[in-house]
Amino acid sequence: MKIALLGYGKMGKTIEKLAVEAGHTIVYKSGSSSQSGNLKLANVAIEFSTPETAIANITQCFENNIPVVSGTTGWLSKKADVEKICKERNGSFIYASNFSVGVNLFFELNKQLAKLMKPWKEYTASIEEIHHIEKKDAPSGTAITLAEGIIENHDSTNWSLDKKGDGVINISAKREPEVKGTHTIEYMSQIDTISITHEAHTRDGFAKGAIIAAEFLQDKKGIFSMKEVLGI
Ligand SMILES: NC(=O)C1=CN([C@@H]2O[C@H](COP(=O)(O)OP(=O)(O)OC[C@H]3O[C@@H](n4cnc5c(N)ncnc54)[C@H](O)[C@@H]3O)[C@@H](O)[C@H]2O)C=CC1
Ligand SMILES: O=C(O)C1=N[C@H](C(=O)O)C[C@H](O)C1
Repeated sequence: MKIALLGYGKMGKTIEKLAVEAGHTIVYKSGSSSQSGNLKLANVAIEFSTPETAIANITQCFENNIPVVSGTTGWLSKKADVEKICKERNGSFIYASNFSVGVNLFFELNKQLAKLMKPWKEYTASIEEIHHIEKKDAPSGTAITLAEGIIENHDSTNWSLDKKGDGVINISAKREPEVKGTHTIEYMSQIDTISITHEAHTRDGFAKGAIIAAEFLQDKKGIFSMKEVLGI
């Protein structure tokens, strides 16, 4: 594949390394104030930038008829607008709050656990996420997807950041040096606690998943999810 990298920070650089090792070519890179290469040569774009710049980057790909895989978090209130533009332009788009295969399996485990816990009203569900101190958004996109997975399958009706309340899933967001991404779901009663955790040891899992998504998307039209990419 000929890949455009929109965003060349921690994720852009990790994707470049793994994509080149897998035999792909990077034909374009863009950062906050610099670009190199030619976007129009790309078969597919992979976008990991900032909450403020993601929409313009994705739209630029639709305008150039380039399928786009986006992992940037923190802009999701505008996702419906972006999907509308994708449809109007007959474009190709995959968004995931987390591209790691392990986290996508964890998303399914979370839904199954929520179904199992639904009748047991003595347990309160909560989520904790821990990330590196440079992270701009809180809670993480992954924590929001996990909360949505619980809400679809449990009595909890909403989530909030650092606020406890009946029927509300409390998400706590911690920032510690060098943590790549740790997510824990906890069901606590007065008697005991049940918890499941996913801990990323490196960013390679996110990057590999984004490359798998790009391989899937490069010759398709429409809007897809990681569930479809991974067949889970
Ligand atoms: N979905 C997933 O699997 C994952 C998502 N993320 C998300 O991806 C995003 C990026 O994460 P990192 O690479 O760790 O952040 P980072 O801060 O290391 O890199 C972001 C880069 O975007 C660049 N940038 C700023 N304005 C830009 C513009 N207009 N066009 C292109 N690039 C621009 C910045 O210069 C910076 O180098 C964050 O929103 C993060 O939450 C991170 C890891 C996995
Ligand atoms: O910013 C990060 O680093 C990460 N962001 C994503 C998120 O917000 O969920 C995915 C992963 O946890 C790493």
